[in-house]
Amino acid sequence: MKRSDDSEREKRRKRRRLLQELGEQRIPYLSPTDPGFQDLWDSSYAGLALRQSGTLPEGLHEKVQSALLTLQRHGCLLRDLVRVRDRDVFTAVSRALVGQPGYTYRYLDTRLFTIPWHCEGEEGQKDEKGKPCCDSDLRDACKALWELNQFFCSDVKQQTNARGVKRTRSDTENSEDAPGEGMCEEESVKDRLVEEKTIEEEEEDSGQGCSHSSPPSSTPPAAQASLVQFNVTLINYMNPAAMTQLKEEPYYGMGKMAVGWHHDENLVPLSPVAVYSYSCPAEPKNEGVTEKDGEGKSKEKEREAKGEGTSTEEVKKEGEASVKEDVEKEKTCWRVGLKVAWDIHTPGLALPLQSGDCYYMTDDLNRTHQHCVLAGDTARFSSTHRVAQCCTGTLDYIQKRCSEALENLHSDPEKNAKSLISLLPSILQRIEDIHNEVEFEWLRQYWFQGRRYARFCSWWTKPMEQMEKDWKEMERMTQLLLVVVEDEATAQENRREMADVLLNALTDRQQHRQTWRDRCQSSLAQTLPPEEAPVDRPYWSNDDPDMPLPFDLSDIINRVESLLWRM
Ligand SMILES: O=C(O)CCC(=O)C(=O)O
Ligand SMILES: [Fe+2]
Repeated sequence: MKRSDDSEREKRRKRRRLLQELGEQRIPYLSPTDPGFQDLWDSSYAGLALRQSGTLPEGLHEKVQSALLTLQRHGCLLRDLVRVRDRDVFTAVSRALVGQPGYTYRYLDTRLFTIPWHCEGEEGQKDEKGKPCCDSDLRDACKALWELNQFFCSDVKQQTNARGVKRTRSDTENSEDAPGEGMCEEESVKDRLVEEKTIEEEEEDSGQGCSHSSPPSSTPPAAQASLVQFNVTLINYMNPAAMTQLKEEPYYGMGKMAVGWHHDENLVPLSPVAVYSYSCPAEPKNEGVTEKDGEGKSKEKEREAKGEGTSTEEVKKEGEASVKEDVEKEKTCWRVGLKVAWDIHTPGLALPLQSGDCYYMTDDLNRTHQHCVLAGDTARFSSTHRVAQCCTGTLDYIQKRCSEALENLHSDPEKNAKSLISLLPSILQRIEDIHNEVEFEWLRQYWFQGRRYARFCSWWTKPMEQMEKDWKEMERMTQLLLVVVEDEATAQENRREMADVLLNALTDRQQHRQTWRDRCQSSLAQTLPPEEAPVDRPYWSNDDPDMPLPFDLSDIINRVESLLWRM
């Protein structure tokens, strides 16, 4: 779960050194009004593609924008209390995950659970009383996002195919020419690094170990593209007027960041990301968590809104001063910023996004580059469609794991007794791993996010109840293992091996329980309203007769430890 402290310290040190070296200087970055912008895009940001608002299918904007406002109105968009470098932080943006029923998306030690989208013609899940999991306008909203998703699935494929052809051509050109301006030189890659770790910073390898699901690297881009199946969208929302403090972009001077520099994590390697950007002119009602009200900013906004009438052409004629003005005006617009990772020579790129514009990050752009979101003046939503690495992230997966563990439990209804079927250390190990996985990757993740899910959608309620029951059976299994380990009659050699397995599992469990307790009790967690506040669940008092083992495992850990010493 945690990154190694050493590599953390090392990264922090490098970052400090680099910022020191940069001093007051800034690395250049280009916007559309700068000469060389298109060349830089083609040479160093080729995996980025823009689809302008006007080229989307009829009617899609209206559906999607109203869907985003619906999510907002229902209070689905919330700031996540994530972990960055062992610290708790709220994301500046409010978020919700919409996607395939039963899917989750894990980022910054936080597992988000989907509000399910239901496909065309599909009714959606109902509970035993025949009640659907969400109310009808939320369901319609999710369906609209699914339609957008369908559009992206086919459109990103075409984009990548088209570029695949173009790139083959320019690769040949490049092999004959010296690398153009802005191309990254080998040396800079080795010697320099700019790895800003902000709220969003993520490990490229999220430790989920799902490499088998990545397409083989020899697969040509076009063939990979035909497999694109976005399975979730992470919705973002932020109203800059309601935020007291947004960080300045530190390397290029790009302006205020809504989302800091990061790679998207937990994606199938080389899979694309498609983003729909919606800047809303009027403030939507029913804001989520805000830091302060935005009254003071409205005058400024009015002024800038008027300025938007000037066309780029006119500005150019007015010479230098106006170019400056133009740059300032660009900053009133929401932008996505991109930079090459580990490189301070290639200029950065800032791409302004008009409301309704979409952009795609394809090929290995997400791996080789980092991106950030630069706040404009208005409130803004984005819907970010991804191919989440889901081999260990679906309800189906974890339910199968639970069944696998419980297969080792034998119940004798006549004697009302339970026992473990196999005592093979490798099997016991697997079961204790599953026990920890279901407790820390699912139950505690779910409850940490408070009662937020159940408030607007009941899809996860029943499965989480069942999972908790299964987990409780696993508590029973650990207790049965403890009995065997402490039984003098158990053969010595097996006992030692079993005690080892048990001790490792319990030590991990104890440590993770403490981490979750700390996260639940952090001062930031205390600021949340009751319905959003983290719940430390499962939690029980150590003498709860209903529970096979105490919550606090320290006594048992001591017992097993001293038993191992005596062996
Ligand atoms: O809002 C955007 O344009 C992108 C947001 C983003 O980078 C993310 O959610 O990972
Ligand atoms: Fe991102």
